[in-house]
Amino acid sequence: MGVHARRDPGLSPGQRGPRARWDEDDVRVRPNPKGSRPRTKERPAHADAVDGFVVAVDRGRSYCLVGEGTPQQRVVRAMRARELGRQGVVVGDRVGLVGDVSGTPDTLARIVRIDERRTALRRSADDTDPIERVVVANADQLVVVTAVANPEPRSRLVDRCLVAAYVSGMQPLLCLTKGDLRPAEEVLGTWAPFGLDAVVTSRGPEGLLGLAEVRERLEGRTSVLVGHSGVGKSTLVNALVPDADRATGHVNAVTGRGRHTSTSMAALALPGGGWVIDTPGIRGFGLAHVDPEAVLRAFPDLLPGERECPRGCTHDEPDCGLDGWVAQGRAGAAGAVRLASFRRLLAARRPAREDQVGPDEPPEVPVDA
Ligand SMILES: Nc1nc2c(ncn2[C@@H]2O[C@H](COP(=O)(O)OP(=O)(O)OP(=O)(O)O)[C@@H](O)[C@H]2O)c(=O)[nH]1
Ligand SMILES: [Zn+2]
Repeated sequence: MGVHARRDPGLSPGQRGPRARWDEDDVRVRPNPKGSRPRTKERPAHADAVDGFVVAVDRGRSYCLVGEGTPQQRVVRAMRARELGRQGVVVGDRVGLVGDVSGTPDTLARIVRIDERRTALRRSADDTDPIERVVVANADQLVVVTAVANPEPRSRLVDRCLVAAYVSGMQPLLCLTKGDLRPAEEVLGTWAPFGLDAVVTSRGPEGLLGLAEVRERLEGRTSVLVGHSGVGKSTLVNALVPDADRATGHVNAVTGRGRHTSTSMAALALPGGGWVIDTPGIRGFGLAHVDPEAVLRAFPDLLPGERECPRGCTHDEPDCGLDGWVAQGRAGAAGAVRLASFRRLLAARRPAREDQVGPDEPPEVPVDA
């Protein structure tokens, strides 16, 4: 199934990429102690269900794009059928809908199926919260937005985003903003050992420079944007999706919410195909429960060295076999740096004050004014 809607002349821009208000109450709690994949409930009784793509979730209502890319494309408001149990619907979910799927105002369809998620971005309220909450489903890429200056990059926070990307099955992309304030190379070195793809944007005389490079990475894929306040994420989203504000207004007209609430999450259709999901409501990821193993899988050069490890190795202990593996040169010339970087990510799983991002943080001192 195609994941992106091309510009459709039959629809207003708002209908292509609605953006709804999202807050913590909308996140369904589903304990998932095994960290297993969410279940898919395929009910033969609903063989007639139509497919939808969840573009926004607001107060228990999902806004689903139906007939994507066809003249019948529409946004259908829906609620979860009781038979789904406690399983929550999140932005990015592929669902099956029954009932009134006309998309006519004031109608409400029922979601009777949630397709198995290819990827699931999770977070918890804090690192000690044992309950995992999926916040975005099926995204391909996690775009970690950080400024080269003003505010100063928070490397630990970026590291945490990388862990979140690796364990959720999403490809990370580093997006450095405000490249006009300082050479991006000074910052890029911090993440060089991870072999990340990176793009740099800066303020130019006629808008953002580097936008074409960003677009190229986003085209035809679903990307989640994360970054703390002030890094220029809104500036970037508005440049990528010129009618983002109108899209926001559209969904708020449907949901009756004011448009200036502090948290919102929705998938916005990119003009060239693909989706961006902004995450203003997400202040961090709960990573304390992330298995070292899951992080190690992002380091294919180190992974085979695990054979030398004692059972249940945390990979951060004296007996860890990875040290020997690297010392023998089996992970290549960059082995030592890679191992240190891997351990840096392991350490970043642990909570720290720095992770309290969002409205509570002290204001940054403007240097670009
Ligand atoms: N110098 C410079 N400033 C920028 C650039 N991009 C954005 N800014 C400025 O940085 C400030 C923050 O930008 P926003 O886009 O509001 O940042 P945000 O990450 O969305 O922040 P919140 O809305 O607080 O989440 C604004 O004053 C922008 O004008 C850039 O490339 N260069
Ligand atoms: Zn080990």
